[in-house]
Amino acid sequence: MKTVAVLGSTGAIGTRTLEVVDALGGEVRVSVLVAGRNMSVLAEQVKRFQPELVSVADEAARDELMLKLSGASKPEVLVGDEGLAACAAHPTDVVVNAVMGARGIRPALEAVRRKARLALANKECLVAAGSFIMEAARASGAEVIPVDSEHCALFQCMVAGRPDEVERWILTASGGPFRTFSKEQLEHVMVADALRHPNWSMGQKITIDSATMMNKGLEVIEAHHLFNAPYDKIKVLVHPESIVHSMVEYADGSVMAQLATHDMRLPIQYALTYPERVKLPWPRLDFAQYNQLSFAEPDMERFPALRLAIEAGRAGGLAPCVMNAANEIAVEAFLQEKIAFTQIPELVEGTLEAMAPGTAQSLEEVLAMDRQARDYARRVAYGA
Ligand SMILES: NC(=O)C1=CN([C@@H]2O[C@H](COP(=O)(O)OP(=O)(O)OC[C@H]3O[C@@H](n4cnc5c(N)ncnc54)[C@H](OP(=O)(O)O)[C@@H]3O)[C@@H](O)[C@H]2O)C=CC1
Ligand SMILES: CC(=O)[C@@H](O)[C@H](O)COP(=O)(O)O
Ligand SMILES: [Mn+2]
Repeated sequence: MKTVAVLGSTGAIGTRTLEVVDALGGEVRVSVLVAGRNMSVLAEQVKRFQPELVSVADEAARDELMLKLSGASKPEVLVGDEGLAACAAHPTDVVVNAVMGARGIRPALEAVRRKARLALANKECLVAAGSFIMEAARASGAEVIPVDSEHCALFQCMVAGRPDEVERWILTASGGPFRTFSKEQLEHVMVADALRHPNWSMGQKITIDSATMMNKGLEVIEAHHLFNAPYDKIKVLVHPESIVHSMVEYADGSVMAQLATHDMRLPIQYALTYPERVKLPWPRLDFAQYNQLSFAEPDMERFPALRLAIEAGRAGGLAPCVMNAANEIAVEAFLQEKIAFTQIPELVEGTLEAMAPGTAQSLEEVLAMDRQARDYARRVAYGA
């Protein structure tokens, strides 16, 4: 039996991870849970899975959880980012990192340093600190198995050949809810419109990233680190149906694609059971429902966030860290209706210009730059 820590257990990926654990029956035991502030959901998860260790955002959340657990058996409950890191460091076979944002850096490192399998949904940790995390994984021999649907697809497509035989890693993008919008239309979109993803039901931050296409930019950098892929060989292709999750083209011109329904339980399950494939009862792809699968080049004029992210990835050093930090603040400000949709990439670009990021010598420098970029972007967005 495998033991697993689920970081971000109350979120979109976290709750689906627990569905997969349930469906796998006795094969996996949840021994650690981490959530932020949704104590109603967390309390039910604690009662159901009986973890030995839990962490929550702060003391207020811990008090609320304890009240909700009165009468039930209680795990040890930690708090804050220290608690999150301690949960990733707690001995388990697998760590599912499904918290949002650069907060995921420390737990990713803790997991790979102790050679746990890192089932990685949190893409921001690789964007900001990918070299450090992948280097630590190489040093310990830890497996990093992508949960992000495109990277899970690439990972599966790569069993067909050697890494040095890959000519292109092709990341598909839905294009988001505004795929066909003009620049003028994009200036007036509302939060509720941006939160309506055409295919996937996800947390708010990644849903906005999909709408700006920043998500695909983050995924280009994620692919660069996961597969040691040069940026020249990573291509983004708009595929509105989100059925082909990504593709790998080999030197001989053969293209391997992974297709499936839009259901994150599949990549989660794959990351938990790899190298085994297990039959679980999720709906299957019904080809007869799709009379066409379409593909197009992305438009970086209308979606400048994609261009900014790719440029930051190519620049390397601290640029992706600054870009990611500014984007997290910009998305939060958009969700709070403090800035317009089209100001998200503007704030990212302005922060990159202001910070003039250089090289990253240490993880401490990355974390310091993350804080600095956030402070700057916050001041601009909120005018404080
Ligand atoms: N959703 C998806 O389909 C996909 C997501 N991803 C990536 O996976 C990650 C998670 O995404 P998603 O599940 O959609 O996000 P959600 O916003 O749905 O979930 C985020 C989780 O993080 C928890 N959290 C918030 N604050 C803290 C804190 N201070 N300490 C500890 N935990 C905290 C939340 O807890 P609470 O709710 O209790 O406050 C919640 O459990 C992101 O990096 C995203 O880009 C990648 C591919 C697909
Ligand atoms: C489910 C998943 O992996 C998301 O990253 C999804 O792919 C977002 O869709 P976009 O292609 O619109 O960014
Ligand atoms: Mn994805």
